[in-house]
Amino acid sequence: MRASQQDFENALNQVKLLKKDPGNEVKLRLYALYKQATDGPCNMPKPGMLDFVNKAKWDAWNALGSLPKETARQNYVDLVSSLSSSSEAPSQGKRGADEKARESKDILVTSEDGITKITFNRPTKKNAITSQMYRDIILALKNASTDNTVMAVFTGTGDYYCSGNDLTNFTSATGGIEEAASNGAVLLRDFVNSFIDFPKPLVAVVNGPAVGISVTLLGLFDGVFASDRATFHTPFSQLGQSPEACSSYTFPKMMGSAKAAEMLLFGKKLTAREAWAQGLVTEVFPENTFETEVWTRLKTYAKLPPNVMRISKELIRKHEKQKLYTVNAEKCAAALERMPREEYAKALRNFLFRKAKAKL
Ligand SMILES: CCCCCC/C=C/C(=O)SCCNC(=O)CCNC(=O)[C@H](O)C(C)(C)COP(=O)(O)OP(=O)(O)OC[C@H]1O[C@@H](n2cnc3c(N)ncnc32)[C@H](O)[C@@H]1OP(=O)(O)O
Repeated sequence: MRASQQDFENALNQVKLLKKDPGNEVKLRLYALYKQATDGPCNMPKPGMLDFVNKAKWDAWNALGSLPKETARQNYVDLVSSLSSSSEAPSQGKRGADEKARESKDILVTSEDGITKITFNRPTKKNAITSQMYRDIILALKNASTDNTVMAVFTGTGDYYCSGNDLTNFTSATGGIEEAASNGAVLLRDFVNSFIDFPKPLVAVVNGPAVGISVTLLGLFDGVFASDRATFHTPFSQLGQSPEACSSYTFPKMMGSAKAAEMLLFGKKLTAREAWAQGLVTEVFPENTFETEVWTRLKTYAKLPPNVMRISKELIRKHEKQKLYTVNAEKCAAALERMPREEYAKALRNFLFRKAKAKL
């Protein structure tokens, strides 16, 4: 799925119609993608240190390196489409949006001690993520990025952290598998982008087993505290899927390609300590003291100066952002192709009918 010249021109027009100013960072990204898509890699002389505006534009363009024109065009179209859909969201104002996020029963959002706590709250389904939960999380992160809390923390209710994507998400789609795949790809792209963009420290408190997308996302977190009961499992090949949430980029970078392949290609399940040894987990705590120790630690971190942490996070992330957007967009396009395939359908049938089979 490549954006055509016409898609690109439509996106250029759409930008002018945005109801909300997308902010300087996004405007710089749009500028850089536009220049890359039309002129190719940046070959202009670097503006002087004091020419702040042109230097910021040059930096953003130059950071795209040799990204092909077509990919830049596609990324521009994708970015504008995500901006348009968020600016078209019901204009209920910030308070309305907050209330909606807080009302969601499967995703709990609370704020205390400077921490926004986002809880997967569907324990009877091992906290599997439904389409609505993806949307609730996007909204919760959006609210948390501008409210007065200092950091956001994810955790799960019950014995699981999260069992990943709800495998029944697309089985009841009315418009056919192609349409479901296309909607799913857009939702997935927006969901993962909301983690890439989150400006404050983002921490996972992994209280139990984690599967699929709840594991791959951890590569975009700033801290991962795990109970020694937690496990980390990404059975993508078994499911006829390919790894998402930029893990095809973050995992090899973090643990080396051999260990990343063990998880992402062969579906090896890691214990908490193995995941710590691979750099996926910050620290492992004994189950019986896990909650007390971790939350005490997090409350201390939440007292650190918020602006410094934001700036430091920006410095850590800024050279990676374009790359992460690109990898995310590529994965979502791949997901679109995989979903209607027989391997995926077979894995789904096996899961859905496993209990029936077990009784035979
Ligand atoms: C917007 C689109 C985004 C696409 C993103 C791409 C993301 C990909 C992934 O996340 S891939 C990973 C998907 N997850 C899985 O493959 C895990 C599937 N579940 C299991 O293997 C097992 O349920 C288990 C190992 C997590 C737990 O096993 P067990 O302890 O034996 O419990 P049960 O199997 O009886 O589970 C209890 C209850 O929960 C339901 N359930 C669990 N996980 C899921 C799930 N991922 N999707 C849907 N439902 C799930 C399970 O069916 C049981 O329900 P029931 O009691 O039968 O009604």
